[in-house]
Amino acid sequence: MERDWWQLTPRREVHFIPDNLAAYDSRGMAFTIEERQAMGIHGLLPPRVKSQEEQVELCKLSIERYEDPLNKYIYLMGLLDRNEHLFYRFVGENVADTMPIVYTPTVGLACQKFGLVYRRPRGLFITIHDKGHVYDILKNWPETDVRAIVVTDGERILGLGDLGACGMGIPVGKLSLYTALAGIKPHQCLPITLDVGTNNQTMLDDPLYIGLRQRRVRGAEYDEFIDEFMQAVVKRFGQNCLIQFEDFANANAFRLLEKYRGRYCTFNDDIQGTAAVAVAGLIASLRITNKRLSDNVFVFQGAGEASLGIAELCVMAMKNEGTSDADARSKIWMVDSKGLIVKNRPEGGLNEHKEKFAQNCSPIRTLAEVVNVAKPSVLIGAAAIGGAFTADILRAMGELNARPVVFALSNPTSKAECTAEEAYANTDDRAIFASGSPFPEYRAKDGRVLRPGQGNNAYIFPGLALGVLCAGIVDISEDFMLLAAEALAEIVSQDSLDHGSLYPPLAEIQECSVKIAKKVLEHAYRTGKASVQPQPLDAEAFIRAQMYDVRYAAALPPRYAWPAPAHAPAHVAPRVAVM
Ligand SMILES: NC(=O)C1=CN([C@@H]2O[C@H](COP(=O)(O)OP(=O)(O)OC[C@H]3O[C@@H](n4cnc5c(N)ncnc54)[C@H](OP(=O)(O)O)[C@@H]3O)[C@@H](O)[C@H]2O)C=CC1
Ligand SMILES: CC(=O)C(=O)O
Ligand SMILES: [Mg+2]
Repeated sequence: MERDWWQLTPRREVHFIPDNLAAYDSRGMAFTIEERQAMGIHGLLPPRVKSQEEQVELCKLSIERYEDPLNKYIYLMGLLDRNEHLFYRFVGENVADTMPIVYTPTVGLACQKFGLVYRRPRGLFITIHDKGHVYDILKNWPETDVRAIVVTDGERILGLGDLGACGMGIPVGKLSLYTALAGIKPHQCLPITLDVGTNNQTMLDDPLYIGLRQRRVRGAEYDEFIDEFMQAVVKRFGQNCLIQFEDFANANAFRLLEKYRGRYCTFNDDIQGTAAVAVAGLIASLRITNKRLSDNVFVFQGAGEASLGIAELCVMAMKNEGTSDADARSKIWMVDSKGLIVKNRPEGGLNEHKEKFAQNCSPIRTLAEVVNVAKPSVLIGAAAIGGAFTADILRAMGELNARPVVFALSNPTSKAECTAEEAYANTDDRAIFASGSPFPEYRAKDGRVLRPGQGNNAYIFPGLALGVLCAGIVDISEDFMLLAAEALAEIVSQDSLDHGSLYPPLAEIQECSVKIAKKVLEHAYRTGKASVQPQPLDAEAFIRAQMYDVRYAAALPPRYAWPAPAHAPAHVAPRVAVM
């Protein structure tokens, strides 16, 4: 008979004890001599005192020495473990260089190799064996003031499929962007992996695999476990604790969103965050094509979380332009693994979400044929089929449109439907391109430098979360997503558009987060959805005041800052003076 998981190790009142050595690691050589003496760490550090700016420079030099992106990832995670402020300052000041490491594409590789790269605890693993004890596990987390959780069950990690517990890299990466891009305080963020097993045989056979060696639990047991998790979060951290669902497989993602939205402070980033970032890009593209959104015809490769989320938000945006629901839907053609989604599809397989976009025509099997029949102005890929936008398909887009809009949203880079170069080269450099993972800039034949923008929900979820937390919103309804999309589109400068980007430069993404948060917060008060009272008089100042400061705070309170006696050199000032 199987032993009960919880009887294997009787519960003891053991509390998390921070590593004492971390005290001097936490800001390294930036401690002043006085601080080192007051803290009893004098001599443990080299005599030279370094500013945080000098340390940032050292980080740059250090990371540049690694050629393998996975080694860069390991370096950055090590930095996060030992010096949080420095990590966030370095990432925040170098977003374009560091985001591809802590986030897509390298985080995908890190998840695939998580057993190899795992060093120190970061986040909580809650397994199906912990059912009945989820609250106890949340209590083991040393921080009490948790405001935001990113949770995955590891079943659809980027476009890489089921990686089980190794999916933990995603909540860790997403929450590092919460702080780096939106200043949400690190101690308020909690990455969680719900380990219900994995159906990935490679993982199950891998001696380095870190999760439960069993196949996925499904059905009532899974649902009860997720229910218990949601309730435990509220019991431990309160109703306003934000729960971002990330990289759940399709069948669970839609179901759980419907079940919990409105009752819990939750959203699904792959459905809703992706929708907002893609619609932001589409709205920005209208300034190039001089069209309304409703003047477009859309073809989606994929009819899953990302595609359906985008399609629904497009419908909402078109309706705001005055187009009817039916007309808006008729402009959207969706292709899934079986071909075009049509009414009365012979092989069936249409769920209620797909059904709403079924075209009234005969079945069409291939994307190329769908493009020929539908004649789209916008082609969006989110099916994790790398290279699906063939040269022929891209050329057809170029023949159909003066400025074809092509979004290759699948992650990581290996799953992108096409590269930026392919999109430009096959359309005489006329494509308006965006991608989920970053692509390098491209020199067009006329000499222009094109900088393809990153259509990634990272432009949305940090700012959205900041607004939600600052206003105390629980019901994150769809109007917030459209608002976030419009807010992001508004920020895109003419210069970005001229260089082929539908998004602001990554270097400005923190400012985007504040602007999105401000719109979200103001909308929440307008619509009665804010619970933080009273309403701040100056929304932006209030938001900025909540944000994490990446600079080191003074290590010692003012009373410690005795001047050293005149007769003694500063670095041997007596410790007694500071007690
Ligand atoms: N850029 C961004 O911010 C984001 C990007 N993504 C990326 O989008 C991709 C998909 O994610 P998500 O929508 O959540 O995944 P889902 O599993 O929900 O959806 C995948 C869809 O692709 C379809 N599909 C599979 N094979 C084919 C094929 N050969 N031809 C056409 N369609 C096919 C599936 O069809 P069927 O329904 O028949 O199974 C399904 O509709 C991933 O790579 C992910 O990384 C996701 C979120 C955000
Ligand atoms: C970006 C993201 O959320 C994804 O690819 O799943
Ligand atoms: Mg995701």
